[in-house]
Amino acid sequence: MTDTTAAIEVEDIRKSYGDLRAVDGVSFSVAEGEFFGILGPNGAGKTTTLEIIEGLREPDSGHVRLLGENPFPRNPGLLPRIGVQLQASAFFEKLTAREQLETFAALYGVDGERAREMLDLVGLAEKADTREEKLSGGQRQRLSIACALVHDPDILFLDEPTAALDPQARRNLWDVLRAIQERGKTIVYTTHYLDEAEILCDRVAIMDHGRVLALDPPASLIRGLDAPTRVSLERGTLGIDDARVLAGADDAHEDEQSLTITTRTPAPLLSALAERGTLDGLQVRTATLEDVFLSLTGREYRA
Ligand SMILES: Nc1ncnc2c1ncn2[C@@H]1O[C@H](COP(=O)(O)OP(=O)(O)OP(=O)(O)O)[C@@H](O)[C@H]1O
Repeated sequence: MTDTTAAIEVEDIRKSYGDLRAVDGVSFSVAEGEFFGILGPNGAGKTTTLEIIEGLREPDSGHVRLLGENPFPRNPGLLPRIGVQLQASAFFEKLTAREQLETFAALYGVDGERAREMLDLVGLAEKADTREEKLSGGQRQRLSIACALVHDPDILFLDEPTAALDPQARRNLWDVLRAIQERGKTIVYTTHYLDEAEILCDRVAIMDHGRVLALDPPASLIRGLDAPTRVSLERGTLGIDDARVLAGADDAHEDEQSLTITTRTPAPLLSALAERGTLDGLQVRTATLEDVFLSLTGREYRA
């Protein structure tokens, strides 16, 4: 994309550690206001890619333009325009959530009102007077995102912000990330949760062994698989031979618990099942990004 509104342009970046090619020829661009996910299993090269874009690491070769500028070596003109999520260890000791934010705000010359607004945005207003070490993991992640946003940057970088959170805390954080995007921010984040990226991201780059294997909106990647929909029923609800000849059914198989019918035309199949009154325990599963990963690499996705 040579779009003039590209917030980030990455061209053929490479980084090796000894013999290990951590990033092996990665190129992509991110548009302003986009929610862009860099996905992949452990060691895929996500963090290294992110750090090169942020200007924290120098690539061995290749080019990065961040808001039209070169981020490396440290580019002071860019710092007010980018927000990088801090690891929890980067908080100031013994300060409350509000004081942490006010301190970061002061460092950037931003007024305290903005700090309070950020506490609201990340849903921590009630914890304003709680010391950072007393916050839960999810609350601490939200505080670190608020700190990264306090100077109102254009681009927010987050490295696995939902790692190690329980499912409810993850979902709460998704709401925060959506609210940030609604404010027009560009978000670039890494995750190894493919389900989450499918829900949140406008586009995803799927990485493995230092390379980008696919880059597109999640729905396009999934559609591109042309994978069948799997409709499952409780075993015993319907005979397998009857299932195979239902309208729309391509095939059927059984295991101990369920009967699964594969179809590329779910609508007539679901109508046929409804007509027979055999919807007990019905589950419909369409392809996911995990299926995309399997198709790209030939192996199951293991975060
Ligand atoms: N400073 C370093 N020195 C040596 N090897 C490194 C260094 N940083 C990363 N690596 C290696 O480079 C590869 C890519 O690491 P990177 O952290 O970018 O992957 P990742 O996709 O972010 O993984 P994770 O999900 O586990 O954080 C890994 O094999 C890692 O062990």
